[in-house]
Amino acid sequence: MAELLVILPTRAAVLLLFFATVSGSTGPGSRESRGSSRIPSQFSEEERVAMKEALKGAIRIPTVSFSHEESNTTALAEFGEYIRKAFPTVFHSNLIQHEVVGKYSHLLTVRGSDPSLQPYMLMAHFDVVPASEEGWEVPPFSGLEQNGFIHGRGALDNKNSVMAVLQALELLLIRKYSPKRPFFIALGHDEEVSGTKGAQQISALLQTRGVQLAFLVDEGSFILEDFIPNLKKPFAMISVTEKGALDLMLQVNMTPGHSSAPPKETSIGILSAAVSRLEQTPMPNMFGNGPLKKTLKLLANEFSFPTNIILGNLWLFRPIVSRVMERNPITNALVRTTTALTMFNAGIKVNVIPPLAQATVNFRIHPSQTVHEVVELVQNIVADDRVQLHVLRSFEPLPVSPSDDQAMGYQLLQQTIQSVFPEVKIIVPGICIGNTDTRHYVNLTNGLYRFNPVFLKPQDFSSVHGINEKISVESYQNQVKFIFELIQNADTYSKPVPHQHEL
Ligand SMILES: CCCCCCCCCCCCCCCCCC(=O)N[C@@H](Cc1ccccc1)C(=O)O
Ligand SMILES: [Zn+2]
Ligand SMILES: [Zn+2]
Repeated sequence: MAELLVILPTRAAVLLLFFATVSGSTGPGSRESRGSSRIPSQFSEEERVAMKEALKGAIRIPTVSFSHEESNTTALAEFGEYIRKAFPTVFHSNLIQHEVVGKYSHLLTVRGSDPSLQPYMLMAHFDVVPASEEGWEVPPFSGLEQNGFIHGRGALDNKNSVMAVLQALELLLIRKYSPKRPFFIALGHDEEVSGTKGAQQISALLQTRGVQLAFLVDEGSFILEDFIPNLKKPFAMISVTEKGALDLMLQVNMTPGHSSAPPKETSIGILSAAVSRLEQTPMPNMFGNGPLKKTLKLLANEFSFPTNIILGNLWLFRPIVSRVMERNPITNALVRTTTALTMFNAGIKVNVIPPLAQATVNFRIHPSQTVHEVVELVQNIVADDRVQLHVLRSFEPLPVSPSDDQAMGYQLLQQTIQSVFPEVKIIVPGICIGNTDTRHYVNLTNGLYRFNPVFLKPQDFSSVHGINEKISVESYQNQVKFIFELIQNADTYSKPVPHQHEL
């Protein structure tokens, strides 16, 4: 090929090279030009030990977000000191600018050798939800290693990602790797209580600097195992959108009085009936709208008869599939706006009819609905003027990011999954049922991807915000490897040439 190019006129040579590269390619991996500067993701035993010890140390710092107003600020500050010490090469590199934003969050700007390339961003958060010791096999802030697992709050959500990103960069820099494409690392300190002091401030700062990102990667999905009956193979789900949210306070005010002569209805009774109606009346099933159709279409081939036929022909079997999805809380959350009664307060004394009863309901809004539509549905379901509705907080579902073969972020994730986890043959776009800090960055990019390169089973999912959260040492080392590869893949990525008929 090289000799041929020398004798062909330049334009023809470029075209020939184009088609030679595209023909027979099965994914972006085969499209990239791998230079000799690529560094293999092989780590010495000493490095492997150091990386797991660094994660354990991070878990031992109780960076708890209790509420929007209250967090363990001593621990948040200590965490900042900790990462500086654990990753000296990163924090002393003249390729990297480090800024503390919103007092405790961290923004690292990694200079690329080719500033004409559009930057991307790797995100994670290091605050955690509270954990009392009750029910834990080992204390939640001990970072103990047992049977190949590192235990503790934050092991999956999300200190693993904070540490893996910094660790991978540290190892690349130690090997004298110089990134070609600029990128940012944004580490939030208040994701668990909305991200307004961390991610939102970082985003505002980047906007003032006129930054536009090619894509970003945050937490929010995993390599899933045993989530779907009859699908034994693991599949990687890259979430391309995320549900919206609405926190609604329902309030009933009645005249207080003596409990010995109660009125026919009390504030507690009226409010209980209202929230019970909400719980008993699920929001409409929206299956068939949004990215879930593509998810199921791609999964269809992995099932045996007759599930493959059913999932492959949703135009016909949509009612059956949508019913089946409703049966399980996780798949139910993918097909509708969910309603969760989370707080209920009323009463001051056993013999006093209370004047005030309040309940808070947390809705997670399906990508094909809006906050306004959900409030209207709630009004119709409650259908009682004595129940006042107060919107405490709301945001719309996030836009759907592209997952086609021109979508750089999606393709890079896919390529890296294929090389680091060759056993994972299925990669699908999906919906994130929880919320992440990505929503603060919608002005910076349309490529918002949520993916943790970690295997997750349903019982592991329960440990996130629950008890006995843990990550296997092997999983964590693979996460470091994944980021190590991803950074290099971003440097060698070139957009695929559209197929001939699209030219
Ligand atoms: C076709 C079948 C597919 C099966 C899909 C199975 C999906 C299971 C994977 C679930 C992963 C979900 C990860 C969610 C990460 C959410 C992070 C989080 O907890 N965020 C908080 C943020 C928040 C929101 C509001 C106030 C304070 C904090 C959350 O509550 O969402
Ligand atoms: Zn998280
Ligand atoms: Zn969380």
